[in-house]
Formats: sequence, C-alpha cells, structure tokens
Amino acid sequence: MPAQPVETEKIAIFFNGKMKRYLRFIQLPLTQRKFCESCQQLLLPDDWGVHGEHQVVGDVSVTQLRRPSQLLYPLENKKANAQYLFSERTCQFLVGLLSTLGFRRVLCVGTPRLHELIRLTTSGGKKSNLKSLLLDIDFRYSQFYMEDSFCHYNMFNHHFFDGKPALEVCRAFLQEDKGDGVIMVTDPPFGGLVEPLAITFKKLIGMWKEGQSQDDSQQEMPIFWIFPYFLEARICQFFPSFCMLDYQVDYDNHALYKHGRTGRKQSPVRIFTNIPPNKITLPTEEGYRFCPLCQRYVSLENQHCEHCNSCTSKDGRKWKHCFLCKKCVKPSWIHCSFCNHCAVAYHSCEGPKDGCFICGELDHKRRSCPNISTSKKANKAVRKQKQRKSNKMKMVTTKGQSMNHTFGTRKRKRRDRVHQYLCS
Ligand SMILES: C[S@@+](CC[C@H](N)C(=O)[O-])C[C@H]1O[C@@H](n2cnc3c(N)ncnc32)[C@H](O)[C@@H]1O
Ligand SMILES: [Zn+2]
Ligand SMILES: [Zn+2]
Ligand SMILES: [Zn+2]
Ligand SMILES: [Zn+2]
Ligand SMILES: [Zn+2]
Repeated sequence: MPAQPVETEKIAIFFNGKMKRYLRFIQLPLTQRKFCESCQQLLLPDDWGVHGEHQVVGDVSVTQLRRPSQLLYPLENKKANAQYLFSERTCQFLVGLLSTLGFRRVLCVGTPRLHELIRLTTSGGKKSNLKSLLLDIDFRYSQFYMEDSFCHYNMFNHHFFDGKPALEVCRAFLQEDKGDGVIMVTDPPFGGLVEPLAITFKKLIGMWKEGQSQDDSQQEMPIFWIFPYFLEARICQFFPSFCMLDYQVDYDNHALYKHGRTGRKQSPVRIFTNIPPNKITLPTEEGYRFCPLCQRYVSLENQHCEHCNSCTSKDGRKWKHCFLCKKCVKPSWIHCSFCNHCAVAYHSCEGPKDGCFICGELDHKRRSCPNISTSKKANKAVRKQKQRKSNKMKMVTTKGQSMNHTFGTRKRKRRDRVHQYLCS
C-alpha cells in the first residue's frame, strides 16, 4: 500500500494539478488557444475532439485570459447565485479606493470582477501593488487562476471545497504581515440571508485575528460588504460598527441596479463598512459632496435635516421630515393615522391594536363602526388601486426575473419587500 502523503506533500499535489493545465494552455500558440462556450471551459488540443460539435471560440488572447468575467457568461441561476458583475465605473472606483486607503491585500469573497481588475491594475504597471485572493462558488474561475489566488468556496457555510490546503491558502493570505494591510470585500447574492453570511464573515475575521499580535486585539478587520440599503438594520445587528456609504454600486447586467444620479432608476446597492466614513472620498464628478456636519460624503440629493441632524436619505432621493414620526421618510410616504407612522400610500394598515380598524376610535370594533357604509366604498376604491399597483408590480417582476434569487416563502417575502422599497 502506498504511503499516505504528508500535509506539505498534499499541498504540493493540490497546487500542481490545475497549474499544469493552465501553464500548458498559455504556452500554446494563439491559434490553438480555444474556449468552449457551451462547456465554459478552456480547451487543450487533447480536448478538441470531445467539443467538436460545441460552440468553440479560438484565438483566446492573454487579455481575454486576464478578464475571465468577460469570457464566461454570468450565471443566471434563478435561486441564490445570480451573478451581477460590477460596471466598469464601480469596479474602477473600488480599486482606486482600496489603494488610496493603503491596503495591500484584498480578500475578494464573491467578487470575481474586482479580483481580476486588481490583478490587471497590478500587472499593468506601478499604479497599485495590491494582491488579491478570490473565494467564490463559481468553479469555472478555477481554470484561470492558480490555487494561491482562487479558492472554490461556499460563503453560506464557510466551506472550502478543496479542503485543508485551500483553507491554509486563505489563512496565510489573511495572516500575512500579522494581518496588516488586508481588507475583505464581499458582494453576496442579494437573496442570501444576512445571518449565515454574518456567521461566515465572523469566521474569516477569527482567522485574521489569530494572526494578530496581542497589542492589536481591539482592532477590527476592515470589511466592505456590498448589499441593498434596506438591509442596513439587519447588517448592523450583526456588525454594529458598520456604517452605510451613499455610493451607489451598479452592475453591467442588471437593468434595475443601474447608476442614475437622480430619479427612480437608482441602484439600491450600497457599501457597508467598518472604515470611518470620513476617510472615504466619493467621486465629486458624480455629484457626491462632503457634509461637514455628518463628516461623510453623501449623494447629490441627500440633504442635511436640521431636525434629525443627519443627511437622512438612504435611497439617493431627497427625503422629507415628518414631525409626527420625528424622523425623515421617503418623499412618497404619507403619515398614516391608523398605523401611527409614515408609510407608502395604499398600504394595508396595521390598525390600532384594540380599536376600530376603520376609523381608529377605541370605543367600538369594525363591525359596529358608524362609518361602515362610507368606508366600504372607500375600501373598495383602495382595493382597486391596490390591485392596479400589484398588477404593475407583477409586470416589473416579469421584466426583472433574475432578481428573484431567493428561497421558498422567504423568497416571496423578500421579493415583496424589495418591490416595496423599489416601488415607493
Ligand atoms: C452578486 S454577484 C457579485 C459579483 C461582483 N459584483 C463582481 O462583479 O465581482 C455574487 C457572486 O457571489 C458568488 N456566489 C454566489 N453564491 C455563492 C456562495 N454560496 N458562496 C460563494 N460565492 C457565491 C457568485 O458566483 C458571484 O460571483
Ligand atoms: Zn464543450
Ligand atoms: Zn449631513
Ligand atoms: Zn429629519
Ligand atoms: Zn410620519
Ligand atoms: Zn396605515
């Protein structure tokens, strides 16, 4: 029986397998470098026969090999892992910001396009000396990267598909220079639940912490978590030191999540971070400006409310102050006397807890309400309006099918919430 390989040998075997294949590919003359679009695979001459009937492109250049996110098609999985790739504008902004902030290593969790741009910028000249390690569930990327720059990984349960050697790659990356100069940037699928993600990120933080010296025990690992603004409360529940930046993250392949300076069509995706926001400069040429009172950059229409003493808009539009709620709310919201707070027009009222659902008086119930006949008519009108609105929403859903990357009943609830936020 052959002897079991010891740990270091296992790591060497792990590195050698895929590296050999990639090295063979880049040594081929351009005319022999083929990529099968049907199988999403780089082909060596031995593979050509099997892919003879497939959609194959030739002359794969070094430039194409360096931008795999353009060569591979984005996964359109309706469930959890629809791939939304950063627009050039957002990706360039992120790389610029990371190097301005002085980081030297970026742990890219579910950000393949950022990973490739960091590597391109680094190899292209002296502009940046950032290193990057990509952790992603999309195995297709393993063809383009050595094992020291890509790990096949599930961010919902912190699982490294290639076992201990891959985990050690990640650990070494986080702990290099005693953990100094590293940041994690993650852009999980939006349908993903915050809790399992937070648990995973805390495990990665733990790994980074193990490499810290005792004096740095209070330090936090810097993080950029890219997620929709309406999950702010949920993220801050797990990471209280995080704040949300106004910068609108946008994507190449998502019509709803496009960058727009004003109006409805603004991306709801933001950056959550534990880096003090006054250290983060947002592009003034896009209209972002520094609010000296809040000590952070805010979007064009986000106005400082003197009552809240804060620039309160979350969605990029100008919000209005409600004196009854004692806070700023979305411009389209109205103060509802049944619910006793501001809400979208035509919502289903919670109603007063122990009173009449119709008029709000506490001395009778809905059935004996003196206003029942008039309210019946009003209810009918409201129902009709709701129906119209719901039909309109259904149309939006059909157009934006790929947004529905959520699960079961939660999927429906989340989708409704997304719609409520996007449509109000
Ligand atoms: C919303 S996309 C973000 C892509 C990013 N905007 C970019 O351009 O680099 C989500 C990414 O997370 C990856 N992903 C989805 N589910 C995952 C999982 N369970 N574990 C790790 N990565 C996952 C997808 O493959 C995809 O690359
Ligand atoms: Zn094929
Ligand atoms: Zn302000
Ligand atoms: Zn206010
Ligand atoms: Zn109000
Ligand atoms: Zn109400």
